[in-house]
Amino acid sequence: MITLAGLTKRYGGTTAVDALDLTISPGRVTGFLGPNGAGKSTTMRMILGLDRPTAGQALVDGRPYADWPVPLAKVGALLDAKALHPRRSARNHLVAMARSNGVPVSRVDEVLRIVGVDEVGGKHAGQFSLGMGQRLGIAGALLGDPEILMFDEPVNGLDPDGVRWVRQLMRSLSAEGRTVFVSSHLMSEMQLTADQLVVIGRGKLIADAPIAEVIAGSSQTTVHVRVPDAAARAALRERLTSEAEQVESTADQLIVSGVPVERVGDLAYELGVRVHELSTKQASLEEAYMELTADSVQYGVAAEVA
Ligand SMILES: Nc1ncnc2c1ncn2[C@@H]1O[C@H](COP(=O)(O)OP(=O)(O)OP(=O)(O)O)[C@@H](O)[C@H]1O
Repeated sequence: MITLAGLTKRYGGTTAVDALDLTISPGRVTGFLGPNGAGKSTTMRMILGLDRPTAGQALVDGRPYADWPVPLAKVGALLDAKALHPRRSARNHLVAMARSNGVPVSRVDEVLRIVGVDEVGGKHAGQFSLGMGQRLGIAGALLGDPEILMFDEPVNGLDPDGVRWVRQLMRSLSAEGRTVFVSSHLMSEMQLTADQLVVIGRGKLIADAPIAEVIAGSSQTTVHVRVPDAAARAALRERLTSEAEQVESTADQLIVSGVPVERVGDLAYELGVRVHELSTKQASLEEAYMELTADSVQYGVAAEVA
């Protein structure tokens, strides 16, 4: 478990991370989302003790990361896949990492096999493609067989097969009861991978909720109710207006946002309105995310190109 309490980081006049209070629990994949510059990498760096908080603290199972006797066996992380010695072979890179971190060297071939780079383990890291570098970075994260894993943009540069592999790896690590904390800008991928979402903007917490809740809370999640009779449709519309965020009327149906489908069904029943169809159209995670972060985007682009 990772616990952040009032975690704050300032760089001169910039507040990169602003009083974050958060618990990242085991047994699930927690997606860490936010616009560019929101403070995701800085938060991860502070959890690993690579950056010192200006205020507050980040604890790993109740202690600072560096206070664990074998930190690599507590938290494995992929923060920057390019941080490799270019002339060292993949295997030697991991052997050096194992030796300096108190991890048995026998684990190296095991993790190379897990990430699928065992056949090219002798190749220099500098000759690796972006995707192979990512896999090697993931191998490093798995080296200490840690209970907690943190990945900053792990699918960067991976081909579709690799993206799927990372998704399955994270799902299986969390199914084993580990804590998996992963940042990504790929919403479609996060929708398939994460159970819980933490969204930050300008260093502040915007949302911490199960993914289904984040999507259900979007105004783009709508209930569609098809009522053939015009008078009945108008009556239902009037009744819904007081509860809904928005009710739109089309040829033979109402499109309702901000009211759960069960409630729409109950109201139709109460009014004796005959319904031919009652369904929910879920927002995509991307739509929900855009809504949540609309006010926090620092590096936006003009909507139209002249
Ligand atoms: N070493 C540093 N010195 C000064 N400012 C920094 C430093 N590291 C990060 N920042 C600033 O802190 C803020 C948060 O940056 P951070 O890299 O944590 O965001 P991020 O959410 O990981 O962004 P991205 O999605 O682009 O990777 C940004 O405004 C960034 O410019």
